Amino acid sequence: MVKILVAGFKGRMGHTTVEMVLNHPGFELVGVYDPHSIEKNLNEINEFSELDVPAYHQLSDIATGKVEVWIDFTSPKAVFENVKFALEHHISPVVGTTGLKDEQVAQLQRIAKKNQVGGLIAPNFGISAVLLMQFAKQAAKYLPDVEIIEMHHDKKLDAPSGTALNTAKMIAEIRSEHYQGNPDETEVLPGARGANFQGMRIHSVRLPGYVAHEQVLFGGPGEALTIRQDSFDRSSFMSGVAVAVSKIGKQHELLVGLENLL
Ligand SMILES: NC(=O)c1ccc[n+]([C@@H]2O[C@H](COP(=O)([O-])OP(=O)(O)OC[C@H]3O[C@@H](n4cnc5c(N)ncnc54)[C@H](O)[C@@H]3O)[C@@H](O)[C@H]2O)c1
Ligand SMILES: O=C(O)C1=N[C@H](C(=O)O)CCC1
Repeated sequence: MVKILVAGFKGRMGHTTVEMVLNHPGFELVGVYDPHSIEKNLNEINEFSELDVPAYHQLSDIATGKVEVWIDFTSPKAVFENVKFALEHHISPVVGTTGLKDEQVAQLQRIAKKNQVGGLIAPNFGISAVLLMQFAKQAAKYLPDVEIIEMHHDKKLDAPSGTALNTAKMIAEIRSEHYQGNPDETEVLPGARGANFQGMRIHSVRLPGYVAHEQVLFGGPGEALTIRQDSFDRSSFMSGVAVAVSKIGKQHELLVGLENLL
């Protein structure tokens, strides 16, 4: 049984992940963590009243010897310290939380290497999103003028989404940086052209009713291509999380992108 701690256990993703872990025959939930929670045990929450799982509020209280995998669905402000703690205590992080800066990822990869601990940072655990990013990178070889529109629920903290940023980074690996649009254009309203990543524009929509969606738009002479993925429910991420948890024990570095484990 893989012994798992879920950080962010009361959040939208954390709660879904707790349910997945509890229902997975190969996983054991050995702890949950959230410094903002008041529960001392998960059984203080009605739907989990039959369980006996410690709920930690401080990193120093966590019985790290009992934890093999740290699943993190917290916040952009919290994730770096959480993952650093996990790696330094030889716990393999499976990180869904977005908003880490490139230098933070590089620093965590150095810590992972020093401690010989495997882990994964995945901006999106949904297979439709993983495929979208792969297809977009391929398409950009032939249609290098790209704009990304990501649409999420209106409670999301970071913009653009980690998935959109990762899509742009993957495209940038094969697309030479160049400006898109009229070089003399002006934004009558600041921000009208969206965020700029090496000349690619990224637009973030935040609306109730949405969960997680992304369109990648390509334009070329006389034609266009749109690739779209939709996550209608947070269950869409769970098979990817389960695959990562099952495979991470064999890794000895901090990987970025679920495709590395598929
Ligand atoms: N990779 C993916 O497939 C994927 C999918 C969905 C969401 N996400 C990302 O997951 C993150 C969480 O999303 P959400 O919608 O569940 O957010 P949420 O706000 O519903 O949940 C976050 C939870 O983390 C808790 N928290 C805050 N600081 C903490 C800390 N230091 N340690 C432990 N817990 C802490 C909060 O109290 C909250 O309950 C976001 O960064 C989001 O972008 C990733
Ligand atoms: O709900 C969110 O927040 C999501 N965040 C990730 C991102 O920022 O790309 C993945 C999709 C859902």
